[in-house]
Amino acid sequence: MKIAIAGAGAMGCRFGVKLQTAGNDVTLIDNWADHVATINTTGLTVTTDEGPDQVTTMTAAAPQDVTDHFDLIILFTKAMQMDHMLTELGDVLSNQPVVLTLANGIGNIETIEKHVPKNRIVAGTTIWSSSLTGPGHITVTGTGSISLQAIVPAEFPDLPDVLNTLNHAGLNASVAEDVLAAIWKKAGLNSVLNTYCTLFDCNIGEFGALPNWRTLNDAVLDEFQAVADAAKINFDAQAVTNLIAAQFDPMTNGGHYPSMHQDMAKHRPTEVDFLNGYVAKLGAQLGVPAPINANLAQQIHAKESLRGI
Ligand SMILES: NC(=O)C1=CN([C@@H]2O[C@H](COP(=O)(O)OP(=O)(O)OC[C@H]3O[C@@H](n4cnc5c(N)ncnc54)[C@H](OP(=O)(O)O)[C@@H]3O)[C@@H](O)[C@H]2O)C=CC1
Ligand SMILES: CC(C)(CO)C(=O)C(=O)O
Repeated sequence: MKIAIAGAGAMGCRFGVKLQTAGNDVTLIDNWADHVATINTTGLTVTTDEGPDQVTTMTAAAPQDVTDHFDLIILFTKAMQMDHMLTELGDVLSNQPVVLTLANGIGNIETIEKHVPKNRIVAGTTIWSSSLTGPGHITVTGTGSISLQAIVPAEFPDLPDVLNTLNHAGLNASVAEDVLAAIWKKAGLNSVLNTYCTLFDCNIGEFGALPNWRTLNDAVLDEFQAVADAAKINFDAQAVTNLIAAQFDPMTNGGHYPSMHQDMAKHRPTEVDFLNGYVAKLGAQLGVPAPINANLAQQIHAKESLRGI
């Protein structure tokens, strides 16, 4: 399959190298010039905790330099970069490729629908992880999975092809019965792990070792549950808590600093407004206060301000 990874940062590169190694024709698309140049000259370097670095020859390009058409475009920008990336892709979307988003946060589908017909959009979540170590270099640990679904399943016969392509690359993809529920489930996980790990400056395993992690977890997810109930979205706080606890293991994501922590460390804007902030804002609209999520979002913004972001 001819695949473009639009937003080839930490996650885009991890997915891109796995898909290319599995035999797909992959192009990494990104605006970070040094990153694109490094990949095209010396390859993509992947550091793991299982042996020497692996360097893979890959093709990378800036969005404005891409003229090819693709069967599948996987969007892995940050939530706030997605609209701009899709605008920059322009004619690359004219052959109506399948567009898959696995980015964190709530609201990404609405962004994509401004650029792509609903019956070509697949959305979902992933608990794979990755860190961008530098231009052309990612560091990866653990394993992960993907849960996805077409936005209009009845008008999307290609889902088996997408699933087979992802699973042939070892990405552990499965169909989500309710994609909005899957997105809220992941947003709940991120609104606990990403936000607290960023505020406490710890990795996921260190958060899980806190004696009061469950109290902190429940404070966020109880509000998620109330807002989701009011918005008639399927949400199960206990299931999210179980998924969070499963990340504490070093074999999954225990050693990982969540992407929000990485953004803060790199003095880059975070996605908190698509996570805790989104639920607090929706709760206010629905008359369901979510003061803890609202305050956590403000704490992250305060930390961003202190870092000049
Ligand atoms: N990292 C993780 O472990 C996980 C992340 N996610 C989600 O996946 C999505 C993508 O996240 P992730 O891959 O971590 O994002 P990254 O920050 O690694 O990359 C996203 C984009 O940010 C820009 N960028 C990043 N670093 C720099 C830099 N130093 N200089 C210039 N530009 C830079 C690049 O786009 P540009 O050049 O156009 O700015 C890049 O494509 C997000 O929604 C995230 O929440 C989901 C699961 C796990
Ligand atoms: C689940 C986790 C923490 C790692 O996949 C993530 O989504 C992130 O780092 O943003």
